[in-house]
Amino acid sequence: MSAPQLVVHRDKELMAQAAAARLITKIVDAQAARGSASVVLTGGRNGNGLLAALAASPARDAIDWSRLDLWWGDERFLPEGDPERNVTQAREALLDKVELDPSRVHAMPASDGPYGDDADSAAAGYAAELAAAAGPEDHGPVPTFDVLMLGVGPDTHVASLFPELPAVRETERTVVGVHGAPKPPPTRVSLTLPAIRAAREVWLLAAGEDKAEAAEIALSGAGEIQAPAAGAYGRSRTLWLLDAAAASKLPRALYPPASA
Ligand SMILES: O=C(O)[C@H](O)[C@@H](O)[C@H](O)[C@H](O)COP(=O)(O)O
Repeated sequence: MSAPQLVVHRDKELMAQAAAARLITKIVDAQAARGSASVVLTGGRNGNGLLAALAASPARDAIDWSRLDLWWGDERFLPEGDPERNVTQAREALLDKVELDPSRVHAMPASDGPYGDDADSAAAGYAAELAAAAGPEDHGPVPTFDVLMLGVGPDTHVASLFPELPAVRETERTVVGVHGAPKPPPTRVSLTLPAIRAAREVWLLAAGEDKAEAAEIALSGAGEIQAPAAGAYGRSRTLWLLDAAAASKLPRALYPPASA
């Protein structure tokens, strides 16, 4: 496991714009190298801020949107079209503005979908979809994602893996149902740490004063059960993208010079 890299930007807006530019380049390079790219999206303000910045980027259509596989790190287990669902918010921010191949957009099941209101069955269904997309060159029953993005919660949660709850302790399954989540809604579907760790690169997004303590805890040696963000790392890269406010409590040795 490589040590996490940190990039600190002046403020939330610059972090979103710079992260969007970084993602465009990563996708373009993956498509040039392998003919397609695979990205895992995250919900929340930072995740959606990045998608909105990408939608507004002049370089946006350097991406061949028809050769991009999109997955989700987690989903609020609500009916299709609910404004609180991560996929609904991603569609508004970006997906409805670009020409994606619908068969390559892998939304997590809704609570009124084929699995009904059973989040655990929905999780098993998504795990099966991931396994079906995995190839012999992949590491386990998930495709090798080029980039897996995770917003970081103020309690250091990532995806819907909350401190001390059962989902963060999962070591076998790739997707689980989450019940009693402290962040509403209480019922969710989430990738687990083993699935997250199959990604080539994991990018953790943390902007705002309310993330400063979480960044400090997760980057100062806390265990993954108490601080799930500390357990989120990629096979070849783990990158924390912060703004100065979220980085303000980091030990000086960890805190690289902020960008201009
Ligand atoms: O379903 C969700 O709520 C998200 O996937 C969640 O993991 C989010 O990324 C963090 O809670 C950070 O959210 P903010 O960026 O809004 O603080």
